[in-house]
Amino acid sequence: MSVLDEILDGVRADLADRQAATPLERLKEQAATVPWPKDVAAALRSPGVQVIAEVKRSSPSKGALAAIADPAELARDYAAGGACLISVLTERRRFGGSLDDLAAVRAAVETPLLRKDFVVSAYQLWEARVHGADAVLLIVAALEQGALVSLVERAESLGLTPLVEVHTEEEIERALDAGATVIGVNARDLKTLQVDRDTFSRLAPLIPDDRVRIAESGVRGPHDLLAYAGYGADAVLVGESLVIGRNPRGAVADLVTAGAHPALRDRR
Ligand SMILES: O=C(O)c1ccccc1NCC(=O)[C@H](O)[C@H](O)COP(=O)(O)O
Repeated sequence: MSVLDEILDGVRADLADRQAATPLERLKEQAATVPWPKDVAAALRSPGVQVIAEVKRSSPSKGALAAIADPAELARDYAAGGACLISVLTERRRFGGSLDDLAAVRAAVETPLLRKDFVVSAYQLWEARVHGADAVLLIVAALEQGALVSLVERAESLGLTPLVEVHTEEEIERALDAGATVIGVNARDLKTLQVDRDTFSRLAPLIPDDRVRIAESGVRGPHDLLAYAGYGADAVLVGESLVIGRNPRGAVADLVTAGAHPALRDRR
């Protein structure tokens, strides 16, 4: 069984518990009281290379990364540094996240938020809405094509921007067939956990120019952002290097400054 399969088993078990505790109808009532999500695709299409900063306590590849006692405080630092989108990992067993983290971050910042989890059911989209997300991650490798298509449509109908994550040529075809407009190329193979930064340069040319291209994982600093920019990234998604450092606000600001370089501003 791959790491991804193990994660998905745990996600389904936790999801069943939450569904038993809170009926979907209740979530729908709560969602009606929450503001409509922000236009994340438009924000990601801003000139230059945008920075998506992640709230990430631990990971299957590295174990514990940072305690993050107050995710809201970290999110305020990310927002002050200029992050365009804040990714909040809500998976509990392997990443130490929760929907409470997402709600706490929502209450703290105006920056658009991504619910980063292993979405397998529309129920999780409603949860994302209720807890203040503007976007949700959909991982192609975790979903049958029918489920991917239906989750992309359902997310959009709820006002959530689906960030559709791929790692291979075939997954790009599936993402495009599903109508994805925001596509993340993960340098990390979720089955082996190996990070290969060349994945983006190989796959990005297969993504049409009218889609948003995001380079995910393995960004250690501005030099990696600039390398991804050279291959056409509109944004980079960064977790580990921000949470393990002493100055997350400064680290985000350094990335934002690199992404705003005049040479990168008018590429679209
Ligand atoms: O990070 C992991 O080890 C991991 C393992 C299995 C599935 C997903 C995983 N991470 C999710 C991500 O894609 C990253 O959190 C995100 O791209 C940021 O990556 P990084 O900057 O390398 O922390």
